[in-house]
Amino acid sequence: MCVIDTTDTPEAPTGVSGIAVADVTAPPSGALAVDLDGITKRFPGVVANKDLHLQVARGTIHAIVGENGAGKSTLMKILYGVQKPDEGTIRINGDEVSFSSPKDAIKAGVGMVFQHFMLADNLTVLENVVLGAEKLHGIGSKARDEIKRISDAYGLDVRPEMMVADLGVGARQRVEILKVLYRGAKILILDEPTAVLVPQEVDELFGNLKEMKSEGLTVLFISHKLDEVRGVADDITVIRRGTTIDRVKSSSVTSKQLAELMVGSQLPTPETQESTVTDRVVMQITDVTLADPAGGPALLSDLDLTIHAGEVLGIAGVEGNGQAELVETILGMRRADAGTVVVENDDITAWPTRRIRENGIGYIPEDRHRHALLLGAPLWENRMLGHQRQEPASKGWRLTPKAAKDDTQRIVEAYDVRTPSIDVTAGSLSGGNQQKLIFGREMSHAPRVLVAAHPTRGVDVGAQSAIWDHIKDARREGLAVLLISADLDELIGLSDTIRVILRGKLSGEFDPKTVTAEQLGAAMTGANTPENATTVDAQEEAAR
Ligand SMILES: Nc1ncnc2c1ncn2[C@@H]1O[C@H](COP(=O)(O)OP(=O)(O)OP(=O)(O)O)[C@@H](O)[C@H]1O
Repeated sequence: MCVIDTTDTPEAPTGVSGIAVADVTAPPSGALAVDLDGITKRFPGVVANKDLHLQVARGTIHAIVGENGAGKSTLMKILYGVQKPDEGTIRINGDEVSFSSPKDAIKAGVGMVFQHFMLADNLTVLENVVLGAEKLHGIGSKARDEIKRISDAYGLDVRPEMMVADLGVGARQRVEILKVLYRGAKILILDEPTAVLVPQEVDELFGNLKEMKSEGLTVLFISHKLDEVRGVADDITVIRRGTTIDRVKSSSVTSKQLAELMVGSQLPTPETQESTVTDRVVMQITDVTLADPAGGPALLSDLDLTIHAGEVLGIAGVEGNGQAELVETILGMRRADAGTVVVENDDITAWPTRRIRENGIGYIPEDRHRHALLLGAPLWENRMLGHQRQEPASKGWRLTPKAAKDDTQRIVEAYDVRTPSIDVTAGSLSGGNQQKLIFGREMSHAPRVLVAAHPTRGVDVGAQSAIWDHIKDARREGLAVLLISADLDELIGLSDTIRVILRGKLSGEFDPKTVTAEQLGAAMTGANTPENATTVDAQEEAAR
């Protein structure tokens, strides 16, 4: 197994684009809430952090950016006591500390909100917040008052009596934040907090973070969305291959300069694409209805959808409005109560999932840990997952591991999956690299249709544009893509047509060339009245 040593000499702090940036060795002005000095962390075959420095001034918002696998999450886990560094010192508010677990970090006033929320659906907000922290304010009215106090102080709008199951994604995230503040955190770490939010929710979150900052709290967050980072952070630390490359004032850099600092080379300017949409219908969904087993309103109502060869059809929507159900119905994981799903000449409505996937429907699921990977299995076994009965995983009844391994190696190279080898477990890859592996696997079977739910979630800007290029290339060859994404820039940039799903119903068509993120956001929340409707139909209607 080769060792990925991340120590390849980083360039001088001026960065690749020659921008004037702070000297990373000079401390920021003001007292330091966090001072990580010379942090090194090795995993078998990988040096995840190498002599890394991070200095965060108290009462500021600080963003950490870097490519997939650069070592951001590892560094944050070290700061939160989930992992122990092999070398280096951690100082919190000037005092050197050594954390053996998150408990120690919490005691020192450090809290973390992870990307995958950890709330119990069947409990109330109050119960979730006090769980494990009963000693602080009990479980009754004192605890409720404290939750209200924190909620009011930072504008979190968290109501203690609500059931978590009834909360949307943004509200759940605010409960997670409140949970951390309830435990006395003065330094808050957020791992990619905006990945799951719609634009309006992102604005709200950033409002909350600014409130926290004005009260003297310190916020650190990881993000791949460089425009957002620049909008809210005071300072940005750029990490490349495990090492600190720069610390910059967000007001002094452009997103392009940041991206170039991250990857260490200049990024090409994206070209505008000619439309490749043809008249040939590849996927036709007609009148699909899915009842709610719990007796509530239908999960999908009379849904019609047509995707042509060479077309990317984007679906925008606030999470929980039927996107998951639509995908699961297409993939045969749910049975529609009415309607049909036809791919070219095949009516796949009643087909089992395996047959659907083996017949040219590529699938990138929303939850890669639950539906796309075996985290404890090596990469090459994950390459076979869902395609066990097809080449290169097997021939006839015989498994062909050698061929699967060769193909995994090919995917690793073609999709730039950063890994020491194809024998490491999928669970040891960074999130973005896991996603690149899944994408590579699905594209390897030359699908007729690609059903992609958030294909670039957690993926860095360089890899994101590479994945978009792969989709565009395949589209040119006639691939039909159903793209579900919470990233409106991705939807607008990649789709030929956009539709919005709201409470299980699809809107008319939006033209991505003219629609704005704000207009989509309004349609997603149902704020789109007939007067300000922006769909193609409505525009034509208005013109008549
Ligand atoms: N528990 C682990 N075991 C082995 N290797 C690991 C482990 N955790 C992280 N790594 C490796 O350390 C490196 C840094 O990973 P890390 O998750 O910190 O990156 P990241 O910058 O957060 O990436 P991403 O943006 O993709 O989430 C990667 O090569 C990853 O494969």
